[in-house]
Amino acid sequence: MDIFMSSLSKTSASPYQDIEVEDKSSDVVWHNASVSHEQRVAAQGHKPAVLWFTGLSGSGKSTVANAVDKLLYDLGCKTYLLDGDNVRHGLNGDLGFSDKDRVENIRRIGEVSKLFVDAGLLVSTAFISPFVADRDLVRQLLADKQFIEVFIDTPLEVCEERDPKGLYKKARAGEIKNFTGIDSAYELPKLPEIHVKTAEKSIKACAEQVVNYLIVNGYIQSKNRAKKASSCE
Ligand SMILES: Nc1ncnc2c1ncn2[C@@H]1O[C@H](COP(=O)(O)OS(=O)(=O)O)[C@@H](OP(=O)(O)O)[C@H]1O
Ligand SMILES: Nc1ncnc2c1ncn2[C@@H]1O[C@H](COP(=O)(O)OP(=O)(O)O)[C@@H](O)[C@H]1O
Repeated sequence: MDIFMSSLSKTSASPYQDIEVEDKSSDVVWHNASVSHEQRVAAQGHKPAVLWFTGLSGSGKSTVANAVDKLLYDLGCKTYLLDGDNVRHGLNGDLGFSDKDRVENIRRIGEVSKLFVDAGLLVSTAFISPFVADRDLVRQLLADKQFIEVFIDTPLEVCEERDPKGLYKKARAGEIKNFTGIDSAYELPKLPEIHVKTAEKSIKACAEQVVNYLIVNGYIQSKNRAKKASSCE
């Protein structure tokens, strides 16, 4: 009974209370959850955060984010992967590639990421997210150290050479308008937490660079690594 009462008393307050948002629904009231954020985090055994992969199309965001997600999953972490192409099939299927739509795309993904972090997960997101202001807005949405900007830094020439979906060829031929790096801007990250140069190392090495950052900075605890070691025996 005591345990039940004490867990109920740690309710989860609104994480939006310090943030100014344009609120079009003034008659809604935040409902506190019975399970707190702290309780959810304690159940995971690692710290929650968003690994925000940003970079040009073809730079390697999806490939590296996927490899990182698999490494983390194998380490026993609770993870989720949000990928630009996939999210644009559903939640953001109404958005195109005008600057305005890209801003709204990133705003929604920021909010979704925040929910996953609240649930205690290590979330990897792979969106071009071309504008500094939008990436910074997501950073502000999250608590300190919960937003980790991962710059997938691959020269345009290399991305164009890779052209995994044939989109650069179409953009050069004028068949796709507003293509990032061709006729739509990409603003370089100013101070990313992790700077990955995919033209200089393997996919595996890129993914390990990201996971090492999480280990060195205390996001992943030794129990996760011990778990992996024993599962490999
Ligand atoms: N005009 C234009 N510019 C850039 N990219 C385009 C465009 N049209 C379609 N695509 C495909 O959409 C993927 C990018 O979606 P994102 O949601 O990541 O873009 S953004 O963050 O809103 O800028 C992108 O995926 P990635 O190649 O994985 O980056 C493309 O496959
Ligand atoms: N070191 C590397 N890191 C990531 N991708 C690489 C690397 N070397 C080659 N590639 C290739 O580059 C392409 C990147 O495509 P993708 O991951 O879809 O990029 P994005 O999600 O940024 O559009 C893939 O075909 C991948 O196999």
